[in-house]
Amino acid sequence: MEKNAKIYIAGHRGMVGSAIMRKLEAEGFTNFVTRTSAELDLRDQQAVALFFAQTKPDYVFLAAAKVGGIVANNTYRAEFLYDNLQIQNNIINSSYLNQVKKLMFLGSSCIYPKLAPQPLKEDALLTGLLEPTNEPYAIAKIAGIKMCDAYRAQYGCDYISVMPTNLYGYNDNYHPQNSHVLPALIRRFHEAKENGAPEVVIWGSGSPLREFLFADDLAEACVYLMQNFSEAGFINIGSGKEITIKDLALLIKKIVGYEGKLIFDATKPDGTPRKLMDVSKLAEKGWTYKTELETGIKLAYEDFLVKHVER
Ligand SMILES: NC(=O)C1=CN([C@@H]2O[C@H](COP(=O)(O)OP(=O)(O)OC[C@H]3O[C@@H](n4cnc5c(N)ncnc54)[C@H](OP(=O)(O)O)[C@@H]3O)[C@@H](O)[C@H]2O)C=CC1
Ligand SMILES: C[C@H]1O[C@H](OP(=O)(O)OP(=O)(O)OC[C@H]2O[C@@H](n3cnc4c(=O)[nH]c(N)nc43)[C@H](O)[C@@H]2O)[C@@H](O)[C@@H](O)C1=O
Repeated sequence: MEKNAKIYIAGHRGMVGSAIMRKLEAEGFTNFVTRTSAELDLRDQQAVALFFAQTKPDYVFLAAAKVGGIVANNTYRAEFLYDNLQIQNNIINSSYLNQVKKLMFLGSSCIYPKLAPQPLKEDALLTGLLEPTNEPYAIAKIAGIKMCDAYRAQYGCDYISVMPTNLYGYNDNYHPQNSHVLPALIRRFHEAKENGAPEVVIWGSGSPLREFLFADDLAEACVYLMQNFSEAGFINIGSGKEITIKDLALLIKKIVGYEGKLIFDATKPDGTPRKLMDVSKLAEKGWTYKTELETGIKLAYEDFLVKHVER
């Protein structure tokens, strides 16, 4: 990417989009195109077509999506399917029609089959049944990857896909029900500490294993791969390290400084039992993660305190 290239970051206010923008700015890129969802609803085909025709970006990072944790995915099943298909279809097709030089689409580790062999290799996609709680989201994301591949095969478009693991970091969503586990627990432990609550509820059994990557590390990988990866298919982005939800809860408890008990709510879903990325393809391309989980959670907690807690 040329330093003065026009770069459209779809979803630039989100956790991932804002991290990608910070990384690009740090590398000296200056020519950004951005729109909030209030300014441009990416589900609207005509509006997106007009936006691309008027702005003519050179490069596109597609980091806008309907995103949420296990309960949000399971509750808003229609929106997770419809919104995500609309957003990615509109952006990918408009990019083709307006000669975008390169586009990056973001998948997610939860779109692998629920019981795929671990660690998850790229060739495990579409080899088995999906996790039911996020099947609509997964179907949309799989369609996005296949759309990039189809536009590459038929039209020669340099559209690539990446497969991030579970993420956390600055500008995360701290909604009590709709967020992912890591921000949800930062908030719940913080509020329990402030209120002197004797116990904190953790959803599910605590036994599922998850891998977490700091969003600024993900952004660094995305910017790197945009400049060093041009293939059909996709590439996993993760740390290659995993932790049980129980141990994650104990780590967040320690960082927040909460001293009460944990209780586990078996009425809430566990989801996929294990989701660990095989990151050997990424390592071969020359990238590895930097931020250890404890360091990253401390940074995320500081960001939460600044943005979500009135002092
Ligand atoms: N968070 C995670 O753990 C993971 C995320 N990913 C992927 O990374 C990408 C970004 O996720 P993340 O940053 O966490 O999500 P966020 O919810 O933080 O950000 C999503 C962004 O999408 C924009 N958006 C959503 N709907 C619309 C719409 N209809 N029109 C225009 N803009 C819209 C929002 O814009 P606005 O702020 O203006 O409303 C928002 O900034 C997604 O593709 C997601 O699937 C992949 C793996 C894990
Ligand atoms: C990134 C990925 O995120 C989603 O999948 P998930 O990995 O299951 O994500 P999660 O963060 O919501 O939960 C992880 C685990 O943690 C447990 N858990 C405990 N207590 C809370 C809690 O308070 N909130 C949440 N959300 N989970 C909790 C929870 O029960 C589960 O066992 C996908 O739907 C999919 O959309 C996707 O892309």
